[in-house]
Amino acid sequence: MDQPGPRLAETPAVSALRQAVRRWLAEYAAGRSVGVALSGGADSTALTAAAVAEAGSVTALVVDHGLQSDSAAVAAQAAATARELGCVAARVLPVRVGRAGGPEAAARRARYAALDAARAGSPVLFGHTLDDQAESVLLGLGRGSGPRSIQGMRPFDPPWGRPLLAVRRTVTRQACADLGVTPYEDPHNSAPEFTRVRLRTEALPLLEQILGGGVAPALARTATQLQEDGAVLDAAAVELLTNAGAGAGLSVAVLAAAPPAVRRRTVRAWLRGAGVTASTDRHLRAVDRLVTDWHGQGPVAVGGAGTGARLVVARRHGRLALERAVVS
Ligand SMILES: Nc1ncnc2c1ncn2[C@@H]1O[C@H](COP(=O)(O)OP(=O)(O)OP(=O)(O)O)[C@@H](O)[C@H]1O
Repeated sequence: MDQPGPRLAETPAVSALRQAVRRWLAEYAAGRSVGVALSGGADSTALTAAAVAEAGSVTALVVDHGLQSDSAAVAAQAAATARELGCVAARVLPVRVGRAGGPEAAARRARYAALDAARAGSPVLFGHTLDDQAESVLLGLGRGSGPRSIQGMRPFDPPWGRPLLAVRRTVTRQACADLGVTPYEDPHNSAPEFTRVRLRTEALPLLEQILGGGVAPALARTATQLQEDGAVLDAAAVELLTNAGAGAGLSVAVLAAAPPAVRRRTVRAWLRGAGVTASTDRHLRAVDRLVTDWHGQGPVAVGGAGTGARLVVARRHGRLALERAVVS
């Protein structure tokens, strides 16, 4: 069915959502079919309704993580709601969640892999809202996890789309009520053992109170500004990587002439290109000292390379070289 479902009431909340999705589609996916990652919660359910109204053809993709006894029933209900809302198809994707990196990271990995396998070339929309963005920024700031994490989520990180990053969570809940849909309330969303839940229910309200309101939009705005700044620095790093001659190791002289923010991004991009994805700020700063504070120091460890070996960056004849060092 290409037309909106019969229950799409035109209320202010529904209109706000439709407008957000319409803008996103016009910018990133005009005329394309889209998938919606549907958990059954308020955000992605409201998103599904708006997407059906605005996009030609919408497929709901519901991941069943199999972690709770009622997960299959929750997923089936979400898929049924998606069909009622007018999705051309609604698929439940059962996944097996591993353990590596902790339960949340493992579930996330399994979810994205399943969505990627099911999306059939289409972009997939997520229900992350302005409030989710604000929580991400606050978490990134508090953990000192660097500019990339404070930049929060981007509206389009192909193939993943987030049309609701400027929409408040209250609006998605209102839209569900307006549409007569009862979203699933995930008990994890109110469990205080999750850091995010405490940020949402304790830290942000306290900050709102102390700062006189407007904190979540301010955090989200900061993310957008940093994304714009970050894009410029990333582009400069791509250029520097080419100039420094990544293939045969990076030229120290070329790196040294660049500002530190660009230099560190360049080294990070170079390492990532070589498959080193776990380098931290501490690693990158130690590599940087091989460039700016050279006094013959030894190679710098930059991440694991399987059992019995580690990857290091060494300064050799005026170039940075990535080497495998055997651990004795
Ligand atoms: N099981 C799932 N299947 C498909 N998509 C999911 C699933 N869980 C989360 N998502 C997607 O990721 C987004 C963010 O998920 P998160 O767990 O942070 O929020 P949520 O409370 O589930 O949000 P929502 O209110 O949309 O359910 C959701 O809006 C949805 O698009």
